Amino acid sequence: MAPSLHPFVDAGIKKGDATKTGGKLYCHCPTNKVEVTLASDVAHNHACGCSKCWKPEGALFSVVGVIPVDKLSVTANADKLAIVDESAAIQRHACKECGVHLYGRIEVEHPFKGLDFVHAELSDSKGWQEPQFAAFVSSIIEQGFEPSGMDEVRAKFKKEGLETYDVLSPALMDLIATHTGRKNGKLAKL
Ligand SMILES: N[C@@H](CCC(=O)N[C@@H](CS)C(=O)NCC(=O)O)C(=O)O
Ligand SMILES: [Zn+2]
Ligand SMILES: [Zn+2]
Repeated sequence: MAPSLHPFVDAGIKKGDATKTGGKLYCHCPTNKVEVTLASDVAHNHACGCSKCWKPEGALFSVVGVIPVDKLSVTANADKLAIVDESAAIQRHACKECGVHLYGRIEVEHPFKGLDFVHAELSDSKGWQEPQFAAFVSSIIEQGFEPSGMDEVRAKFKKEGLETYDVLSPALMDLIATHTGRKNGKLAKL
């Protein structure tokens, strides 16, 4: 059987609703769920194969997108959240009981500072931007995936219309490099 990339990808990518204006995310606890309210759709939504992003049970990839920090608020049971790894650039706030990551925030100087990382699948509503590409694909090998299966994984993404990258997409790599170029003075400052 083909490996499960992520339920959103395996079942065929469903296009998002361009008029989506947000919704709520919930952790997996049966009661006293942590609730996060998003005041807009997510952007740059993508599959991520890295070892740090939260993945649903049995999936090889996470699906993660970004949203401006001022569009995100924790609206219930915030006391159940804890930071997974304080030393990571992205401070992932997870539910201490069920382990689900509710949001990742960057507190240090970083190209993506000002954006929070969220998993739209935690929402009870539909229409969120669909995954646009697959990132950190080769990283699944570090987590035990057999390298000989990589062609099949990449082919499966491509069949669903998602380009695969071993870091981020060219558009995001350009954003990061632009930030670096402005900071080091090689590019004109804004
Ligand atoms: N190969 C590494 C890649 C980790 C990585 O660089 N992840 C990216 C994509 S989420 C990142 O930006 N990480 C920053 C962070 O986790 O703080 C792994 O799988 O752990
Ligand atoms: Zn929970
Ligand atoms: Zn990741």
